[in-house]
Amino acid sequence: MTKTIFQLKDVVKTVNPDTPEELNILDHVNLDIHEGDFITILGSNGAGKSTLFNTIGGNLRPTSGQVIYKDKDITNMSVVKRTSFLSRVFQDPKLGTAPRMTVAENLLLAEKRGGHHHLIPRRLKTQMKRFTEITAKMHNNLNHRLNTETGSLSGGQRQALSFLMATINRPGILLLDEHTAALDPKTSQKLMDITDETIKEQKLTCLMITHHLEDALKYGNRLLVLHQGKISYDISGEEKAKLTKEQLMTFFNEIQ
Ligand SMILES: Nc1ncnc2c1ncn2[C@@H]1O[C@H](COP(=O)(O)OP(=O)(O)OP(=O)(O)O)[C@@H](O)[C@H]1O
Repeated sequence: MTKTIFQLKDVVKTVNPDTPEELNILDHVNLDIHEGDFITILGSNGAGKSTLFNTIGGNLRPTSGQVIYKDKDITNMSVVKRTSFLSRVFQDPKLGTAPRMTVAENLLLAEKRGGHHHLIPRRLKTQMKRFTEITAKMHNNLNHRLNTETGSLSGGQRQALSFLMATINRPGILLLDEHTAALDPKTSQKLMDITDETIKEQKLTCLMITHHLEDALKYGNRLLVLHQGKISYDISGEEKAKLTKEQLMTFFNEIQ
């Protein structure tokens, strides 16, 4: 049995409290994430997916309940502190990188963010060979643009860089927030393939929000469906592997 490394315990997030619009946008959510889980997350608009990620990432404090990482209560830990073990890639390629800094500088910054300060005094030059090797795995010419400001990269290159930066220090938890949604189909598929490879190679623990039923079925070992702030479906292993798109569609239609 794999270890539970992250937990949400009876987490509630209430908006507009004590008004007629009061609503639990996370409604008594309990979730145990096991080491090595690759969880795909589905849910219609407004189901609470971003709220879930914001709670895990520390952007939002729950109204009640606890957030636990490796047996430690991190409910009130800041976003910045959580970056030592948690990375997130957003849908917008502009959000993950510093536009006026070069590709290499961004990579160096990402390593520093993980607390690997010993790398900083070393000259950037000494890292170039390694950065060339890492970026070459993206198969999108990023390895030839290490000295280019990220602001002038294509969206696909920039998002690949965001993904590299998020995984360069092997995070304890990786959050992928529809990270391929803004890319054209071919570029999106390429990044999705690299994502899957990296997660398997590094044995990462990952949660990925997607609106594509096919991707939710194809990738990962576990699938969650959120509905009205609750986890309405949580399926893993063999059961997930056997799940068909038709069955998933039927489930979706039933909960709407
Ligand atoms: N600060 C807030 N105040 C009031 N309501 C909020 C707030 N933040 C989110 N909500 C509501 O909470 C619900 C969940 O929002 P959330 O953004 O988490 O959904 P989502 O599943 O990520 O949706 P989408 O797929 O559209 O991004 C929505 O009904 C949203 O309007």
